[in-house]
Amino acid sequence: MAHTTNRQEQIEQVVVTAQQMREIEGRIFEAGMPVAALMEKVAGLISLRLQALFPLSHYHRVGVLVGPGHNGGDAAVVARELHLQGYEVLIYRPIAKLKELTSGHTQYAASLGIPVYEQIEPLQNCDLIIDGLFGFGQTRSLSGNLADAVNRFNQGSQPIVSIDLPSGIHTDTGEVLGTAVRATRTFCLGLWKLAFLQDQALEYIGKAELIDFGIPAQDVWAILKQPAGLLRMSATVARNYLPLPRPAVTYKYKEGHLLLICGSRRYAGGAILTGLGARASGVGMLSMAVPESLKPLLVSHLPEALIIGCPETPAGAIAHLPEAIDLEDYSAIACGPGLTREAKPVIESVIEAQCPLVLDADGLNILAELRTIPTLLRRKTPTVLTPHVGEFKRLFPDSAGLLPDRVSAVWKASQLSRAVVLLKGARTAIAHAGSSVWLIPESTPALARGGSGDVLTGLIGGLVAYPSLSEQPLEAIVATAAWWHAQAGILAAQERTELGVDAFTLTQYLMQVVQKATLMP
Ligand SMILES: NC(=O)C1=CN([C@@H]2O[C@H](COP(=O)(O)OP(=O)(O)OC[C@H]3O[C@@H](n4cnc5c(N)ncnc54)[C@H](O)[C@@H]3O)[C@@H](O)[C@H]2O)[C@@H](O)CC1
Ligand SMILES: [K+]
Repeated sequence: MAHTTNRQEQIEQVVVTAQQMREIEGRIFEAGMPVAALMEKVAGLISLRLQALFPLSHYHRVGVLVGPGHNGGDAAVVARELHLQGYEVLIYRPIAKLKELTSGHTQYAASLGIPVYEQIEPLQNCDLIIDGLFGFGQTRSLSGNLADAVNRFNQGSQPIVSIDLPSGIHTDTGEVLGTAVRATRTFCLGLWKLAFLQDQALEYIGKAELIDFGIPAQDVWAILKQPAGLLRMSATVARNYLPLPRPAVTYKYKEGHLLLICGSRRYAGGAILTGLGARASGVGMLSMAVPESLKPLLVSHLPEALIIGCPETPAGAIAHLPEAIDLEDYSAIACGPGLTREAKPVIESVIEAQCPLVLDADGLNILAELRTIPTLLRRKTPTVLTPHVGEFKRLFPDSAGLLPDRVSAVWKASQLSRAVVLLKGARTAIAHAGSSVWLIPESTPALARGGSGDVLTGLIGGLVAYPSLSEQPLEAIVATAAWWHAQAGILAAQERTELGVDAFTLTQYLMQVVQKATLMP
């Protein structure tokens, strides 16, 4: 992992579990920071953000949900600050027994004239709700009156801002514990918690924002060790893994030679899209093996590529690779989009290749038929697999039991198979042989569309093929490609709406992402 020296950048890159967060906070308290002082600081920052986002002129009446622990303590301080700024604040405090600090702050808020209720009815006409019921580390399910209250707040039309996590969301798995607050926005405190990168929590989290309250980097690294187990991919990090700038003196094969094996008569477009994804990587030389009858089509779309016609089955799939192809000629091979399941001999051949191999789509389905783990363990060079959840279940039935905790599932699959496994989703997760898990923190539902995965396969293949990147951790290169692909989707959706991001259009936005990333200060 490439480390930056800037504390804020390092903090942004880290993702923690509840246990790790507890240990990091523990170090800060042990070093002498008073718990009450930290709570005051955190809640002060939250209050300022709230005032900026929800000005008094539009959000007059604010309901604050105060739970029994320190999440409730933060909320009680926020209630006080907003009250002092002129908001009309009402507190809902469902559990009478409060931690000491929380009790003190709630009592003080009440002494200022903020009403404290045990019922939700008085809070029903609020313009804004602040959720401070439970924070990180929650494992108990919400039930009874508390669950009813949360469900009723969720039905309201007012925005809800959750402090740290939506109450009822498991910090690590993102699971809903009985029920959970459906926040419009969540302020994650200090460090990104894992739930923010788990698909199942996203609808509850709403818009996510990190409130950096100044956790020292050394306390983070003391607990996480370097490199950390969970990492968020960002523009700053991705820049380290882009093959830029090129050396002044180079030649095409020195910039990588990628072989794509894809397409069938039925799925001809998939081959084109994979080729266009690879094109955007800038790889020095692109060769494409496709069914013989697709050759003219591919040449017309990718004039720079060397198109190799392959013998076809009667249905128009690649029957087998031609004798003329020597798999040793390539610095990477990517294989799968549009092949159909008839192309089994192709997968049997490429599995033997000595260079890094990317498998996608039907390549994955055939791999599952060949028995994923024993087949992969035979390989001497790395394999990259890019399944969506359905393919993942076929490939790794033993790891799929951990779903919907996608991060644990992908980690286990990579550990068992020694492969780089990229599990596609709203928050794509990438793991290699059970080491770090990279997470792609931003994406767009516009990418949920036929062909967008083919583009990703080509892009990954292209980056993996660069000899200049071969010393870098493969999972970081794959994560860079996934970040790049997601950013292109975001840019395209910004300009064309989420309906305007067909896979071909997506390929046309890939270069803009690199331009933006490399122009950054
Ligand atoms: N102490 C500090 O100075 C800081 C506190 N922070 C805040 O503290 C939070 C963590 O505080 P806590 O560890 O006190 O955790 P919580 O605020 O989540 O409270 C935990 C308490 O709630 C009870 N509880 C959990 N689930 C329940 C359920 N379903 N029904 C009834 N009771 C339930 C538990 O038994 C426990 O007593 C963070 O999320 C954050 O908001 C952070 O901001 C950092 C600074
Ligand atoms: K909360």
